[in-house]
Formats: sequence, C-alpha cells, structure tokens
Amino acid sequence: MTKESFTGLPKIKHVRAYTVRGGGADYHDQGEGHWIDDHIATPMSRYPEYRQSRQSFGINVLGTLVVELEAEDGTIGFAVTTGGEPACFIVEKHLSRFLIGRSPAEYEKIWDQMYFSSQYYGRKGLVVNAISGVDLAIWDLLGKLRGEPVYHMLGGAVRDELQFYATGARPDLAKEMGFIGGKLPLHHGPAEGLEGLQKNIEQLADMRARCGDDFWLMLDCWMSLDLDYATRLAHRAYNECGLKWIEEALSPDDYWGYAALKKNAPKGLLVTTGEHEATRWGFRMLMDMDCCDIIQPDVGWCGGVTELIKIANYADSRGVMMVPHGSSVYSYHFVITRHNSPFAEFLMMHPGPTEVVPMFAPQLLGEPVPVNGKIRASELDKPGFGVELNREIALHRPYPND
Ligand SMILES: C[C@H](O)[C@H](O)[C@@H](O)[C@@H](O)C(=O)O
Ligand SMILES: [Mg+2]
Repeated sequence: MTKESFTGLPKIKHVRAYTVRGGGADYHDQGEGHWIDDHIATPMSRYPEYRQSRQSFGINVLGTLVVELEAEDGTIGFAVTTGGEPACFIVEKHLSRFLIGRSPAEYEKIWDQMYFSSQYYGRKGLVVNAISGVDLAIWDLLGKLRGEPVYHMLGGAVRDELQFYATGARPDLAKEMGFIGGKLPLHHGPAEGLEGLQKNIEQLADMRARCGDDFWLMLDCWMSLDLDYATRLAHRAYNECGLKWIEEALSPDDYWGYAALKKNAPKGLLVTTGEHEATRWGFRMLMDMDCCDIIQPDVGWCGGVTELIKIANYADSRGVMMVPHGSSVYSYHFVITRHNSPFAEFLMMHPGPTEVVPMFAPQLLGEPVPVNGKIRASELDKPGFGVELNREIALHRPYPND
C-alpha cells in the first residue's frame, strides 16, 4: 500500500484575542467576601492601606486573556490565561505575525520567534503570559485537528489518575473531600511583627488540630516575607505544626535568599517556589542555585506547554519535582505524563471554600473537577485540552487585527 505523502495540517487563518472579567483564568478577580481576598500577606502588606485586600492594590487589574486561533478549515483552538487588555494588544499587534499562515505543528519555531521578537520588552510577566496563551491555544488547535488529547501528544499517561492537594482557607474540609493535602494562604507578613508571626502559627496549629497529624499542610506566602522572617516561620511551622512545605516565601528575584532559606530550613521541610518565574532560563537559575525542592511553574505564565517541556525535563534530570501552579486542564494534561509530577494543585474557587467548583469557572465548558481528590486520566480523553470556550461570557476584543 503506498503511503500518502503528508500534506500538512490546515494553516492558522485568524488570530483573535479577547479579554473578560470575573474569575476564570484571572482567578483573583472575584467578588466580595471570597477567601482569596481576605487579609492575605503580600509584598504590599508593608502598606496598611493595602493589607486587607489584594484587589485594593490591583491583583486583579489585568483580567483574563482569551486567545482563539482559527484554522483554514474552520477548526478553532483556544486557551485562557491572565493578561487582559494589554495582553490582547501583544497578541494581535505583535505575536499574530508569527501565526497567520503557519501550521500549528510548527510550535517550536513559532515559540522561538514569539519569545525572541519580544525579548527586548518581555522575558517574564505579562509578555510571557501572552506567549503562553498563544502556545496553549496552538496545542489545543493541534489536538483538535489531530483528534488527540494534549496528554497523548506529550507521550501519554504514566499513571491512571491525577491526585490533588487543595489550595484554600479550609484544609479541614479539603481533607473530607478526599484531597491529599491543604495549602493555606499566609495572613500576616513582617510588617505585623512577632504578633503577626504568632497569629500565623496559631492559625496553622488550629488547622493541624482539625486535620490530624498525617494530612499535608502547606503555607503559601505569596512573595511576602524577608529571609529572617521566612526562616523563623519555617522552623516554628515545621516543629510545632508539621508543615510540609513553605511556598513562595520571598521575592521571585531573590534567588540568593531562596538558596539561603533552603539551606537553613529544618530538615524535612520542603521549600517551593516558581509560579511567578518564567522560561527555561528562569527555572534553570532556581535549580542551579539550589533554591527549592519543588518548582511550581504556571503553564499559562511560564511560556506554555512548549516551554514547560524544557523546564520539566531539566527538573527531571536534576531529580527536582515539578508540580505546576494551579492552571486547570492546562496543567492536568502535562502532570499526567510526568513521573516527576506526582500530584497537582487544585485551587478552591468557591468563596468559602465549602465545595469543589471548576477552577476557571465560568470560562471553560466541560472543565473536569476532582472527585474524592482525583481525576481519572480517561476524563482527559477529548481532543486538545478537552474544553470549549463558554461563549455566554462577555468577551471583548479590544485590538481586532482582521
Ligand atoms: C492562595 C495564594 O495566595 C494565591 O492566591 C494562589 O493563587 C497561588 O499562590 C497558589 O499557589 O495557588
Ligand atoms: Mg502559590
């Protein structure tokens, strides 16, 4: 039988970038009274006026970026991430020139051109969020054209199911829901002194008493601490409350501080970071300087799937665990294919949180949620990332290019 010569996939014909408000990929963009905006310690906590609410200093100023790629045959791939209107500008006015007329199978060359053409003003943050959104949409389109789930294209599942820890204010409820652990936000930073440190420990001790000794408890410090405070907190939280890991204690730029924290942390406590780091080069710095035990890239912020492959493989070669920051299906399809990603994060987006709701609700139709703290690999068996854009939401296209 003669093998038909491969004529290639339909080319990308349209690139559209939308912004939308109200939760979803910009999951900090929530209404009043949500646990995720309740006196959580941040680098801005040194200013009392910005201590109660992260929205007060603008954590939700961007909103969600929706990237939509339409191929010549009408097939659509899309993805959502954090980026809002400025990211729409970058996608439509800059990155689209590397996409129109190109095959989605050329994701390596497209990534290289998007990154190096914007390196003079990008490299991390918003620009790499935009690149990540485009890259995720390319992988979604590729899967929809090939009729394959992204995890199949990444080499297939290495286990039958994903297991999750839950991030939110109620690890005690997360335990009842079947999660393997609970990650609490830290509420008090150095500006609130030893009194604040004592409150942090009391809150953690209360949760330890509710959850028992074997349930994983972690603290998410969201870049809010200095090295001295982080070291004190690490020792007290580990010795008094059996903390499993201390997350993102310092500024993402303080590689030296992380190396010192990891060196001085109590043996047995894990130091983790990376959700605000980007690209293979940023994560190489974290690993080469021995900054942490677990890297936590967000696939919607670090460069997308094409870059996360490079980051994860370097981590694997160094025996470093890679547990992505909660990014819904975009991380599930990756984690299920990697031995050095033994579990995943589930961000509890219910305001309490007293129940499990889809992480990026209301933006993704068909978004899977953990049941008893797990998602079976077979639930991912739909083309691309297996979700569709909810077109009932108020999509706004600020910089239409065509
Ligand atoms: C709960 C934390 O304060 C952040 O809001 C969270 O998004 C992030 O740091 C995480 O690891 O989930
Ligand atoms: Mg975090």
